[in-house]
Amino acid sequence: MTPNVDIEIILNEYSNNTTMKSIIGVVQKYLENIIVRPNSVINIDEEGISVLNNSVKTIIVGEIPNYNKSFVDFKHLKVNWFVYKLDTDGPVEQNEDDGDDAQTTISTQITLPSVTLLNMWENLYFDNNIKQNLLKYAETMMEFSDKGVDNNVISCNRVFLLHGPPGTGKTSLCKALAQKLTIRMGNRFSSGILIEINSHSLFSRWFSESGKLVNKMFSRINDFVENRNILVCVLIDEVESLAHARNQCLSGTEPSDSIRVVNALLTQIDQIKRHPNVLIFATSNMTESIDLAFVDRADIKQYLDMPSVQAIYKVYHSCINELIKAKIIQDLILEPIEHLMNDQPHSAETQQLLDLCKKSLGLSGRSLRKIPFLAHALYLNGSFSNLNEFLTAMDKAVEKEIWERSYFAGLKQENK
Ligand SMILES: Nc1ncnc2c1ncn2[C@@H]1O[C@H](COP(=O)(O)OP(=O)(O)OP(=O)(O)O)[C@@H](O)[C@H]1O
Repeated sequence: MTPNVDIEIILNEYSNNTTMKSIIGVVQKYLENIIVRPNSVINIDEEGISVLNNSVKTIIVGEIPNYNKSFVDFKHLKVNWFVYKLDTDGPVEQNEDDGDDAQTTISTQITLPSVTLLNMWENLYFDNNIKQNLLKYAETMMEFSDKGVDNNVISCNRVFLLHGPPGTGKTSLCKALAQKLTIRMGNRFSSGILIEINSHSLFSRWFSESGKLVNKMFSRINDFVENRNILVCVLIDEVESLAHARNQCLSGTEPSDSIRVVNALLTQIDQIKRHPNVLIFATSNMTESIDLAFVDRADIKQYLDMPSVQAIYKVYHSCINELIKAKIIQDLILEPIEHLMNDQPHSAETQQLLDLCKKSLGLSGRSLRKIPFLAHALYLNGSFSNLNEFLTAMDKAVEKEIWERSYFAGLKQENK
């Protein structure tokens, strides 16, 4: 079977529909004449490529599973093209009066594909094809409902639960997945919307009002759901706060209103997930305390662990490339991780980075992305350094981060 590669062409805001149709041929010709790496982003704006500059902003080349070449060989690959424009409006908050003359945000909406989520998918690194599998699950769900597969025969709830330790990319992955799906299903949906429910603020105050708020919020969501040309993705972050609210009620520390709020939310979810254009994502970093009623509703329960050495390497590699681009680090090529996996000869700096990755095992993705910043701020004097100096500074920043983590873990233990 011929392997596939997905290539996304992101058009400039002012490109018209004629450009959409004619651009693929022009981009294909351009790409065939340069070296294109799988899982890479080409920013046309920055590169100043005159043939594409007027209409194309960015080209995103997807991963190619089980592919052993380091460049995209167009002669032996089937290309799936996706041409689109990004929404530039950014998030819109839904605020409600909290009774103390202040406003609380109960949900946030983003129109998809959004400029705020550009490259998020490409910058998340997990092992075991987690991203590809989630994409396939979601595409299968949509295909089954489009083809009218009976839900009573083949059960499919359209609910994803991503759980795991803090800072492992759960929220980012849900958002990036919603964006990717909108792009992949561009022939089925004209656009998408991501509605992020702030469950924490919904359950933390004035429970007697919250039941009404849940219903109000969902009546807005239903307005979107009715338009079958829009893919509606609902994200419930920190879903464990549902269980927390219910348990507090059972132990008598909160009024029984809280249980009504949890039930109102679950009922509303049950109603909207019947629609063929809806997907529900939930995240939790406390797996053991997620409400079982919610766990039961999830078709896909994906655990996201702390990054492996390979994933850490990719995170650091992307950070270093960014700083090379910004002329903060001297331009020097670091071999990709695939090169190291095949035991090929590599530079001293690449080995230094690999050792640093091994030392960083146990840090979350969130901590890893802070390391280059800490290295530059705390352990370097000038504004420009060579790669070796920078990696040495990163090493010190990793030691500091590990020390701080064990210090706070110790405090937590003492307070138990
Ligand atoms: N596997 C990963 N690869 C690359 N970046 C990652 C990874 N995991 C986390 N990050 C980065 O860490 C930051 C935090 O991620 P995010 O908020 O999605 O984590 P989370 O699991 O939802 O955290 P929390 O449970 O605390 O809400 C983001 O900037 C994200 O890009």
